[in-house]
Amino acid sequence: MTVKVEVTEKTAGAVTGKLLLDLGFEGGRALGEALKKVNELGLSGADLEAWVAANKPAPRIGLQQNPGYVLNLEAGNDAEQDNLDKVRATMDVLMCTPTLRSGAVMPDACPAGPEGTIPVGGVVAAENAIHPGMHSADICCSVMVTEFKDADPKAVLDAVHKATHFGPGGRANGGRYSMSMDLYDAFRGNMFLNDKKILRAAIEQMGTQGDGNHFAFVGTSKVNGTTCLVTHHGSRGPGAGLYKLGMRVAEGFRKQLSKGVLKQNAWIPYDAPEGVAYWEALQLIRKWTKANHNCLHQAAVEFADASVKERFWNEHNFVFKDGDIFWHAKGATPVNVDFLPDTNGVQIVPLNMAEPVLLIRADVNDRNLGFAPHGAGRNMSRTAHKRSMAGKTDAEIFAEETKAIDARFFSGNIDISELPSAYKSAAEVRRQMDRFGLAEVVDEIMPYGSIMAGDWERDAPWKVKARAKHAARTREQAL
Ligand SMILES: Nc1nc2c(ncn2[C@@H]2O[C@H](COP(=O)(O)O)[C@@H](O)[C@H]2O)c(=O)[nH]1
Ligand SMILES: [Mn+2]
Repeated sequence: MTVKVEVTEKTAGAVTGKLLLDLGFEGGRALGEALKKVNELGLSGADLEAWVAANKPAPRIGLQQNPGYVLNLEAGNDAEQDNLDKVRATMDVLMCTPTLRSGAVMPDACPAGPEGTIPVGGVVAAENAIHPGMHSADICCSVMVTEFKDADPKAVLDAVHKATHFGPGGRANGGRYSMSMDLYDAFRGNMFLNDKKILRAAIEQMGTQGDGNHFAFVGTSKVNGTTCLVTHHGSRGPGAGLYKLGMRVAEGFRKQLSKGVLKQNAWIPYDAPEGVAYWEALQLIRKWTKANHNCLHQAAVEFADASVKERFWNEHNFVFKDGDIFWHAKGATPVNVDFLPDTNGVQIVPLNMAEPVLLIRADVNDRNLGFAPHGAGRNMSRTAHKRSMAGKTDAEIFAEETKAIDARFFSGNIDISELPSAYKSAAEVRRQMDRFGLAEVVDEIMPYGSIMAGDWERDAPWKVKARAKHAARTREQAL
């Protein structure tokens, strides 16, 4: 409905918020500022109307009708059906975000956050927009493979065990891998990355893998028997810092530009200076992450006194640009060579520590939209998985699930939520990858052994203190 507003000389010097709203202004900070300005200028009549027409902010963009997406996910049992229902529900809400043009769900998908949040295993294409919440907090989580010319798997696993660092934080002075000074300078030249905490983490965390499901895996190629090292981790503190700043800037734009868009789906317009700077920051974080994998691989090569046949790498939490379309992958492997500037044509998909790491290849098609699964994914939360294993000790579960491999936890503490039973059926994910024509498996790295962080928090000072307090209270109650 258009409201005809009478702007008379009588309103001069006494313009009200209501009058500006009637003239087409929307509520919010801009209205307050405009009100002050027009009263300062003493505008009225045609002058006021002309000022408002020239200065009123563009109307905020509301939600759109879900444009549809490709669902490459099937359920074979109740747990899978429950997971599928939740993934569909969250995608249906997510796709109403007005920037989104298309999307896809991979067979390893699982929900990650409140309804409307992009699931793990989700891919969406946004027009002229970068959504920090859609590439995940672990920006550029990725996998690197080094194929050795001639090396013993145990020697390589021992070498990477010596070379790597798992757990929180970074490395102490004297035990660090160096970061390229060119890259450091480029960080300083970027409005997002020129941040004390990010710069410090970039120096201290080079050569660290963090925790959760990050790993160093060693196995042998099914095709030619060579030993391969596979590492999985993301951009650590520098990426987490960028994500936080990106979400803050996106939130400012969300309030200014949109109506009804969920907080987690806020975006930075690429045609704003912040959008270009954020895109450049993502590329620098990508370089840092690649260097972080690379220094560990190179150190392992040297400790094992071995030589390299080939090394390749791909990210699976990232944003890929195609003109003004930004493809966001949150746990999806890019297979479109246009998105892979340094590919050898093969991408890497891990499943779990006791299963082969798949080497895949694919052309872009209507179902994969240029992406493939990035793993097996989970059907239940870590807590639900722990609950489902009640009745057995951690040591029993570990012995049962890792009997065929050399599985190690860097912290020395077992984390059962990272054992194979915590993940979806690898066979089922492979079957669905094939059934939906997402990618073809060209080789498999057969598992020899694996290192993960393990439950490092168990020995953290606050946990030790809490346990001691609990034990003292139990003793007191027993008296
Ligand atoms: N080969 C191994 N694969 C593993 C291990 N732990 C987890 N995984 C798989 O990796 C993906 C990646 O998950 P992300 O969302 O954190 O990137 C996950 O879905 C699992 O299938 C392992 O120890 N070894
Ligand atoms: Mn990952």
